[in-house]
Formats: sequence, C-alpha cells, structure tokens
Amino acid sequence: MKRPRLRKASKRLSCHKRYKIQKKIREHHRKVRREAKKRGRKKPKKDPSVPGAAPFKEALLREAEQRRQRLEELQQKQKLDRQKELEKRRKLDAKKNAAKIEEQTEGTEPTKSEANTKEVLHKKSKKSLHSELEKVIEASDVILEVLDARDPMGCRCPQLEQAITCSGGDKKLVLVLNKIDLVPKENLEKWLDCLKKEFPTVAFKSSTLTTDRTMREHFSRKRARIDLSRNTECFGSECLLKLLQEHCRTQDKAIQVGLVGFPNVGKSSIINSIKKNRVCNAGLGRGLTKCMQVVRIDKKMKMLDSPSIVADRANSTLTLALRSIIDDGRSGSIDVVEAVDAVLNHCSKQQVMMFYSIPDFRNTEEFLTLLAQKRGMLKKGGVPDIENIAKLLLSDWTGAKISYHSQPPGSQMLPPYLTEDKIAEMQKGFNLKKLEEENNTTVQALKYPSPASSIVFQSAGMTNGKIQENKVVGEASQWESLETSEEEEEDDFMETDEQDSMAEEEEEEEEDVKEESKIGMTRKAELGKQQARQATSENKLAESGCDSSLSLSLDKSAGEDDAYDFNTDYV
Ligand SMILES: Nc1nc2c(ncn2[C@@H]2O[C@H](COP(=O)(O)OP(=O)(O)OP(=O)(O)O)[C@@H](O)[C@H]2O)c(=O)[nH]1
Repeated sequence: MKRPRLRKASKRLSCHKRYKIQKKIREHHRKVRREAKKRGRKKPKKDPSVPGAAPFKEALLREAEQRRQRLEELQQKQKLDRQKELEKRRKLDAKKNAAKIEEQTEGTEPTKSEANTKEVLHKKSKKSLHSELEKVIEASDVILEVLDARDPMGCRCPQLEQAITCSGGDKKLVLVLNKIDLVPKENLEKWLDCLKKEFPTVAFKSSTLTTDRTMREHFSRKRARIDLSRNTECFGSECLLKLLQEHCRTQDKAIQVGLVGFPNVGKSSIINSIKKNRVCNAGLGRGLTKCMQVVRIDKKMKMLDSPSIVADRANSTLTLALRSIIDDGRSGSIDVVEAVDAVLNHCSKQQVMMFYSIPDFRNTEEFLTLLAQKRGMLKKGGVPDIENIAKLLLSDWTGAKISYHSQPPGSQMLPPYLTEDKIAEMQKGFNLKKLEEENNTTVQALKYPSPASSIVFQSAGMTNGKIQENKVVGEASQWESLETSEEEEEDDFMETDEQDSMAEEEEEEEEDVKEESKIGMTRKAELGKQQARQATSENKLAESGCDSSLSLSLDKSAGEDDAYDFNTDYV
C-alpha cells in the first residue's frame, strides 16, 4: 500500500524576500531606539553582579545590601525634611495671607501704635544682620577690611574705619586687596602704593574653587581632566598669615581676626583659601554669609567670617548697584534695571559692547534686551527676561570673572578721621618692610589681564555703611558665649534653623519696607532729603574730625534714633 505523503509547507524563501524582511526589522529597531532617545530614557544598565568565582562574594553582597538600605533611609529622611520645610512655608504663607485679608477688610490706615510696632519690628530685623557684624568687630583684635581690587575705594566704609581708628583700644585695621587677578598689574601696583599710606595693605587672590570632602570625592570619581589650577591656586595667604602671626607674637596672646566688608568682596573665600578647605559658604550670590562664623587657623589665631556691611540707602545709585544685596528685583533701594543703567554709565560703552559681544545700543533697556536674546534668557512667548538678565549682569560685576579697574585718586587726601598719629598707631606692631617685600612677590607671581582687555570704570568713592554704633567697639564681653566648639567650627556651616529665622526676618523686613512706601513717602523725595542730610553730616565730619559727634548711619531713622556720639561712646 502506498503511504500517504505528508506535504509540509516549505520554509524556503527567495533571497529578495528574506533581505526585505531583515531590512524592515532593522528599520523598526532603529525607530524604537530613536524614540527612546528622544524621551531621554536610556536602556537600564544591566547589573554585572559579583561573579561566582570572586572571593568573599557573600561579604560583598552583604555590604552592597547594607549600602542600599542606608541610601533608602537617607532618601526617606530627605523626603521627610522636604515635607516639613514645605509645611513650614505653607504655614508662613497662610499667616501672611490672613494678615493681608485682615487689613483689607478693615480698610483703614494703620493706627499709630500699629505703625510703631511695625517700625520696631523693621528695625529689629535689620539689627539682626548688623548685630552679627558688630559681634565680629567687637570680638576681633585685628580687623581685615576686604576690598575688591577692581574698585577698592568703593569697598571702603568710612563709618567702619572711623569706628576702629577712633576706638582708643588696641584694635588694628588691615586692608586686604582681594581679587587682584581681575585687574591689570600696573593698576594693582598703583592701588597698593596708594592704600599702604593709610593702612597696612595685603595683596590677595583667593582660590575660587575650594573643595570640601564630598566635592573632592566627586572629582576623583569623575576623574576630571580639566585644569583647575587657576581657580584653586591662592596668592597672598602666606603673606597675610605671616603678618598676623608676627603681630600675634608681639602681642604675646592669642588673637581673633575678623573679616569685614561689603557683599561679595570675598571674605569667606579668603578664609577658605587660608584653610585650603571649604569651611565657609562662598558663592556668587550677595549676602550669603548671614551670621558670624569662627574658624580656627592655629593655636593662637581664629578668624571670624561676618555678614556683609549693609550699605546706606543714601548712597549713590552706582554704589547701591554694586554694594547692596540684590533682593526681589531690587538692589538696595533701587530697581535692578536702574542699577545696571548706573553701572553702564560709569564705564566705556565700547568696551562693554566688546566684552558682551553686543552691537551698538541706545539705552540700557535695549542693551538688556539684546543680552537676554543672546544668552537665551527668554520668558514665555520669547519675551526677553529683563529683570533676571539685569540681576545676572549685576552679580557678574561683583563676582569672579569680569575684569575692570578704577584709578586711584590723583592727589591723595586723608579722610577726616585719619591723622598721621592714627596711621602710625594702626601700623604699630606690623613689619611693614617685610609686608612690602611679600606683596611684591605676590604681584610678580600672578598672571594679569592686559590693560586693553580690562574695562575702565569710574568709582563713586567710599560707600557709607550702616553700623550699629555703641556695640561696635567695646569689651568683648559676649565673646565666650559666641565661640563655638573647635570641632564644630572647623567644618560646620550656618545652622539651617538660624538661616530659616534669618530668612523669615528678611521677609518681615521686606514687608515693612513695602509698608513704608504705602505710608506715602516717595523714594525720590526721601533720597533728596537723605542726600542733603549726608552733605551736612559730611561737612560736620570735615569740620570736627573724630572728636565731634557723628551719626554713623545717614538714613532718616538712623538720624533720629541711632545718632552716634563719639564723645560719649568712644572717647
Ligand atoms: N576671580 C576671583 N574671584 C574671587 C576671588 N575671591 C572671591 N572671588 C569670588 O567672589 C565671589 C564672592 O565670594 P565670597 O567669598 O562669597 O564673598 P563674601 O564677601 O563672603 O560674600 P557675602 O557672603 O555676600 O558677604 C565668589 O564667586 C568667589 O568665587 C578672587 O580672588 N578672584
């Protein structure tokens, strides 16, 4: 019998068909990969795991498991912290809204007592920053006034210098000319010659990239091949340390050295450079340091970082633009666009155009628009973000990059509070000859921008600061209570709680400023009055020198309440 034949369909294909199918598959895979890339999702890396033949495999796996658990716990903790923070902020907002609604429903002018309490609150919050600075001045034996080498005169505060030189105690004032890498060499030498006639002056270049332990680990893991030597190198720290240590030896006691100055001059960076570690919070933002921080340098020396001096509102627009803290679209009491306008009006337009690679512009708004477009800082619908670009430009001018320089005054006149005797008193105990030699070595060691590439800038002169009078110079009675434990001070930053309370205080301050404007005093009128008051007080200062009564703070409130009398408090 014939077996029935099973007919199986053949799988054979023509080559043409087979290649066509393979091509389709390849195209499909490519498409899937492209789409995944667009969505930014990469294929998760396969865990290679520990090979079976590896010694101590068990121990390794256990360790990995423990690490994973620790990470999870940390993430959980961070999540909880974030939630707490949010809750806190929400409560604060709710409080504010409730207060606003209350005011609206009442619809009446605040009563006199309310206004008074607000005024008191406003002063209190301002005082918190002041008092931190005063603590530093009070506790210091040597005060380093940090100046930005690009505008040294603009960084000097006559109120501070006067308070220290007229203190009658043995506090010393030393000028530290920081950021010398951003000015031409000839200009730096001129400024050193000019400043050393008044106070001992140290030329300094901070390292702008000081790393803490975690950052170092990060860099070593990433095996960064970028040359960071320019940023990490510091010049002048040896000179400064030698000067202070020698002074320490002549005094035969341990000393505290306070660093004071206007925002962003580099106070924290100097301490970080000396410690070769990121022990203080430093960065581009103005007013990062909010409270005093003690850093131990050696057995006999401690350095105190301080919050910046608050610039008086009666200062010129240019001064406020560069020396006050930028907040909420305002720099001091002026708008950020006004501030940029003042800066641009005090330097060469051609050089600014070259530096920012911007074509000719008619006014500051146009300049900011062009710059925003160039840097892609646009809001919804392609509208240039003028406010933020203005803020960015202002922080450029006090930050770490732009090279500009101002000229020292042609004929050097001593400020009224400085006499030859006072100068000699301030210089006593320092080896000035050695300081000059060390400064020369620092100057020779650095690379500088050429005069042609550095923007020429016209300084507005010294900046009036607000310093609370009767606390500035006195016995260091609170010193013991202020000092943090040595282990803590080495690497601890400001407590977050403290920062929170400061932030709340600042918010209160802002609100109060708004209230002031509600009450109806126009800013221009106020400025006019303040300038008149400043002129009269300067006249007084010129007439009577140090011994006369002098108001340190030139604004209205200070004029009335904080009038300072050296006769009663200092002499
Ligand atoms: N190029 C250059 N940049 C510096 C130098 N010193 C400080 N900077 C930069 O200037 C900026 C401000 O430095 P900070 O140390 O935070 O200044 P600060 O005076 O402590 O600032 P506040 O916290 O506002 O008081 C940072 O971006 C630093 O990197 C320097 O010598 N050269």
